[in-house]
Amino acid sequence: MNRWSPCFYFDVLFYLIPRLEDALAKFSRRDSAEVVQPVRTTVALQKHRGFLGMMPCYMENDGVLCTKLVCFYNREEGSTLPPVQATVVLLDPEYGNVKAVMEGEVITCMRTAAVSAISAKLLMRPGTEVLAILGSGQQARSHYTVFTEIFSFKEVRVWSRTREGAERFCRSVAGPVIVCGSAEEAVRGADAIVTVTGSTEPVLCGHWVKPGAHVAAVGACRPDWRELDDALMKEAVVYADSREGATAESGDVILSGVEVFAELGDVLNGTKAAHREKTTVFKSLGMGVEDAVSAKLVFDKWNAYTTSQL
Ligand SMILES: NC(=O)C1=CN([C@@H]2O[C@H](COP(=O)(O)OP(=O)(O)OC[C@H]3O[C@@H](n4cnc5c(N)ncnc54)[C@H](O)[C@@H]3O)[C@@H](O)[C@H]2O)C=CC1
Ligand SMILES: O=C(O)C1=NCCCC1
Repeated sequence: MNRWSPCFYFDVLFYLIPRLEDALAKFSRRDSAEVVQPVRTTVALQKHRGFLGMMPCYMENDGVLCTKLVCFYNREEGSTLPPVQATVVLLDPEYGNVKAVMEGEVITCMRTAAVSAISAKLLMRPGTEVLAILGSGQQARSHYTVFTEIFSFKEVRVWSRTREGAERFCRSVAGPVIVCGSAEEAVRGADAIVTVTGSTEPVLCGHWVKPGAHVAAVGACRPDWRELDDALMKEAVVYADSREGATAESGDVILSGVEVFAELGDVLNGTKAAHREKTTVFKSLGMGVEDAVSAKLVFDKWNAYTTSQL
């Protein structure tokens, strides 16, 4: 499957998003027959400014056993080494054998953007017009593509540390984007903001953010890393994919001292409110269950394709 083909995005929108919504809802019910997923185990790769994350998940009722191994790095500006590398392993839960080993970069990009889009579906105000993206890497590209497919923005803005990064981003996406000279310029007046940077310090300040805007905060997945400042964290109603994950791994949550109001799954289950009228932050850390349902989808499609060729 070509990652940039229209067919690929059709699959993301029409198959992956409903499966992810179902998985998030199941996860938040904390029923061990539905989802068993511990908080990610992380090993520091100190010499290389990186981390190895291990992300197992078992969905007993669905018969899905999966684990992702993901290495992610705090790369120097200008580094040509990959920021994130992942491998997804799908196993048979009864026999314990490996059914498939999948390259995990595309799954990671697409499921993360799809979950951010689910947060926006639930928490963004109706009639939103302006999307701002902070960061210009692979997550910025997948978020641009999924968000512009699902929502009708009149304007999309991007800010990156370097103008070349932002211009490269513009050339790599299939649609109009306005390059901004600062993060503040990008986010002033924006209705939806996506932060997808490798930053360890805040890049988004609360006093720039329009009241009622929705922020999907995807970077800063370590307890001492930040993307959002305290003002924004304290002003917003904070949602997460996993409450345990956010309180163990998110510097924005831990260092600001705020409470996670709800998981996205709680909103999908109808047990917590979607405060669309307020400024909202979705703190994304990434979960094994998202990789598990994505890998199952890829596996099922590959199976159906190979069977049809017999
Ligand atoms: N929540 C989740 O499920 C996932 C989160 N991530 C995280 O999302 C972030 C983006 O990932 P990718 O797009 O794959 O990385 P990437 O390296 O392709 O892009 C990172 C972007 O952040 C910018 N950046 C780096 N340091 C910065 C700083 N100090 N200030 C401002 N901008 C800075 C870079 O210039 C680049 O535009 C990373 O923090 C990564 O760990 C990645 C995968 C899943
Ligand atoms: O869920 C993931 O996959 C990742 N989360 C945070 C850092 C990079 C990968």
